[in-house]
Amino acid sequence: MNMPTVLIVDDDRDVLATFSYILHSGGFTVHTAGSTEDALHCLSHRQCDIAIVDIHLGSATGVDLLRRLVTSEPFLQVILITGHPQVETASEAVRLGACDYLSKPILPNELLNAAHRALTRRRLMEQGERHRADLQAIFASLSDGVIMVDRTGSVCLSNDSYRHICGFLEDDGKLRKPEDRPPCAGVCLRSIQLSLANGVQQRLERFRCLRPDRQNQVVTLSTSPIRTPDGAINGIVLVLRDESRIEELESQLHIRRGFGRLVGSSPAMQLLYSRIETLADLPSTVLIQGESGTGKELVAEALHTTGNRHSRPFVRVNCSALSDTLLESELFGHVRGAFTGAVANRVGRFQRADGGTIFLDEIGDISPAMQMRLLRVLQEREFERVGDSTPLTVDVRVIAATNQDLLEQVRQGRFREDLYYRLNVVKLALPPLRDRMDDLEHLVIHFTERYAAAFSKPVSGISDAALHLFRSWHWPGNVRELQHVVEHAVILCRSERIDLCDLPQDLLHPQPLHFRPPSTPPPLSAPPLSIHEAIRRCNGNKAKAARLLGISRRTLYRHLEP
Ligand SMILES: Nc1ncnc2c1ncn2[C@@H]1O[C@H](COP(=O)(O)OP(=O)(O)OP(=O)(O)O)[C@@H](O)[C@H]1O
Repeated sequence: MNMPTVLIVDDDRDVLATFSYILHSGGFTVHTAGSTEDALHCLSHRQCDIAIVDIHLGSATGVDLLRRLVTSEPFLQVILITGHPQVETASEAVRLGACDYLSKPILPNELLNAAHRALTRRRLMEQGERHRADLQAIFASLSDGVIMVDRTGSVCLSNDSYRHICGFLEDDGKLRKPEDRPPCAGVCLRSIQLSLANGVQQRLERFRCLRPDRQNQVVTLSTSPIRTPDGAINGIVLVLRDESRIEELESQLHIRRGFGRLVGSSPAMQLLYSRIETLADLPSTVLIQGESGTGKELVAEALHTTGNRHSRPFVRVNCSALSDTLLESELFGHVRGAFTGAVANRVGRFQRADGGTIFLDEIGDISPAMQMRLLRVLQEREFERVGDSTPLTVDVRVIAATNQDLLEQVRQGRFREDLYYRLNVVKLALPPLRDRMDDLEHLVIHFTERYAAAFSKPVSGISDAALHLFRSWHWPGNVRELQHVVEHAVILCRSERIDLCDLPQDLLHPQPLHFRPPSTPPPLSAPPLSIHEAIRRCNGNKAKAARLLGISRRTLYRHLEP
């Protein structure tokens, strides 16, 4: 171990020689200086543990030197020596930063004892500083915010994470909030005050701290008192954890009650929402498959509105509603004179959707000729207007939807295999309502509120009996059917809650329809009787009958064909 080093500062050579001899004999390495300048010069070259300084140094004083050393050499232990104890008191010397004070004449033992006490003090200070630096390094490496206050509530230590979470600035070792910042909820401060007053440990789980510039910041806080060996409270440590991200992810995972215009919080819908998010920004073609009324159009719309094409057009085409010729001119446009009745040029939907999205609904219904034309657009992003041979190029994302089993259509030779694979780059299969009954009540409330507002009626809920009936119905028309039933019920409802008496007869007295449940596509060979039965029960309203059966109007008409 290195020998302790002492610097003796005195303008009296005899004193320097005597003190040197005593301290050297006591195991110290000794340096001497005859003036303030000599002392500063020596200290700038050598590391000294202690300085023994005479208070009279010719024209200067030992007190001046002491003042300079206290700031430039914080660990140096200064012992002041004086011949006039009545004037320069010990307390004054210590107040100025001296570690000890000796009056002449000084006995050898007295000098050695003072030097050893100073050495011990220095070792303790160094040790304390090491602990503080270690603690600071640990604090700095934590992602949790840590702040330590003394018993008066003044900050002794804080780390960057704390300043980051809290938004405080550090100023002369004190924390202060930025001038222009309005106050937060003040929970940290109150918790510190409470812990200081009562010595209690506290833990506050996930709360919004109302930091003005981060309204959604959610933190968990804990405080622990620091105690002296006799148990008195000496300060508080407060630890702050930023849980905003976890909170956000959890809320996405757990309570995503809807997405875009889609409503539902069942696991199947959660999966659907996250897949929509994944696909929204991609240019890839998406095929949405699901029974009638399951929300295919809403999904297509959500893919568009949450993606990077949202500011460009979303163009919907119902492929089953138009004859081949009309569909062709609708999709690709035509030039004047292209066919009888084409009195002017017409811009097609593909062109109108340029930069945006085209939604081809009921794609399973298009003719082989249209399948061929569509295939070319998907492959080459190029098409010609009807009656024109100039190719046009567009940047359009294609989303197609069908309630048919397209692969089965391919097997039966009704749908081109190459087109199927072009469309089916990514498939989103929508669950039928009967497979996500957890969402039923939520959907009922959603539609009740919507129609109550639309018809200015004070309806806001549903009776248990009506809800029970809803749960036992298999909803062949899915959400669309539910929506119409609720609309019907809100119109009839005379109280605040929908009850059995407000529901359509079909639901109250269900007759078994000899129709396949729509989880399999409605076959063309379905018994016509069941369709006629549906039409009869809908008082001849075919649109309603189609909804009741969970099929499109076009499909219903097809069944009615001789
Ligand atoms: N998850 C849902 N949340 C809220 N409304 C829904 C949901 N799914 C469907 N709907 C409603 O049901 C009706 C039918 O939805 P949509 O047209 O998107 O279904 P679809 O699957 O495209 O039907 P089709 O195959 O008959 O064209 C719409 O009025 C829509 O608002």
